[in-house]
Amino acid sequence: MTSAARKFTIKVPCTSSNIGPGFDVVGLSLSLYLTLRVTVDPSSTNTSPKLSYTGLGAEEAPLDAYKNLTTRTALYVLRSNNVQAFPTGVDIQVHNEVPFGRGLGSSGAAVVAGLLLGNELGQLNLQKDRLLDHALMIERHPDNVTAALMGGFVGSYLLELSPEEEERRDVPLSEVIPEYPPNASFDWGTNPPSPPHNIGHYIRFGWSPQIKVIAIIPDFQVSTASARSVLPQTYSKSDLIFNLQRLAVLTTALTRTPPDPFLIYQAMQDKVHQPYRKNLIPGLPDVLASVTPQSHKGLLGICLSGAGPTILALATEGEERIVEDVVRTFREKGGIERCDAKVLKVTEEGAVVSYD
Ligand SMILES: Nc1ncnc2c1ncn2[C@@H]1O[C@H](COP(=O)(O)OP(=O)(O)O)[C@@H](O)[C@H]1O
Ligand SMILES: N[C@@H](CCOP(=O)(O)O)C(=O)O
Repeated sequence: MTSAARKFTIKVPCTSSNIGPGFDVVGLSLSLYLTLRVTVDPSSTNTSPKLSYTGLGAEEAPLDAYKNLTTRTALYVLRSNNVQAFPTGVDIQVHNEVPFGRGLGSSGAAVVAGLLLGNELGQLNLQKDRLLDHALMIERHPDNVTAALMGGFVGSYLLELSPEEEERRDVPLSEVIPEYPPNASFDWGTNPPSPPHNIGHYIRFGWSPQIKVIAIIPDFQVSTASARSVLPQTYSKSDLIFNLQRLAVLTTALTRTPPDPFLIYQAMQDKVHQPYRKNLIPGLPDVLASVTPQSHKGLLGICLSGAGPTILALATEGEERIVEDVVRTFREKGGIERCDAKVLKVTEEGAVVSYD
């Protein structure tokens, strides 16, 4: 007797991290989605998942399940929970709305989709808090993955790990997951260890329903790795205090209705990452200075989204003028000819799995 095919859908929101001073701390989940339609047909003899892509990044994303970030993450979840390999007959149709390398958390969304995929393929029944432990073994900063998994506006921190746990966390993904399709004689070796428990703690903040989120997305990529490599190893006490003071005010200021533009605008200033990233994003300082609550009615604050190059503006009204002026400043001061602009919603649910 053959068992019936299982069909499910995984939907993961994009995220904007940092919101100015909250570098590697806060993330906001937003309404562009990475969606996976998955079929598992046990009667099929296909041992390697079949992947197809539509939407953004379709020409870039590897279709080899042992190279693709989402399926590699799924395999990590399976193997670290003692399931040696993918089940047979897996077909994954990906549709992606999250632009790659723009600071909107495409890699975080791909990792979170992989966590849920591994959990469903292995029928592991891991809860989201436990999946977060797995995510943090792969993506070293918690802001994007926590917001994508949990939804809403989220603050998070990583527990300091013991030297032994740190060693487990430092095993590069490429060493726990083979990069190339195993053949019949492939030696899988031992499974990777399961991650330590409760390594990421988080809290959901509120979000004033009056705050609209505007993303202005330049037409070029900045990889998060390169935008992290330009940051200094140490910071001055005054720069650190500057950011801590603002972040402490910002997380509550964004919950208040009506939102206070003068409080929020100043609370979204940053001295920890944005100044160091200006050489990667032509015109960035001019863009950040070009719209203020004084010059643009309704503007609450403006910052780099994640590692950039996307600009995130928060506003109660006046979206069109804000977009026009940011796009013009990027063109005039940075020589950036094309930008896309979107008004996005804050998502409540985070990543979801639904069965047909
Ligand atoms: N849906 C996806 N499927 C496979 N790989 C992806 C997907 N989304 C992102 N990636 C990988 O992540 C890279 C972008 O990650 P990153 O540099 O962190 O930028 P960001 O997360 O800001 O978009 C892409 O170049 C690609 O390698
Ligand atoms: N805190 C990280 C966030 C990176 O986000 P991404 O959307 O650019 O991947 C950083 O600023 O490096």
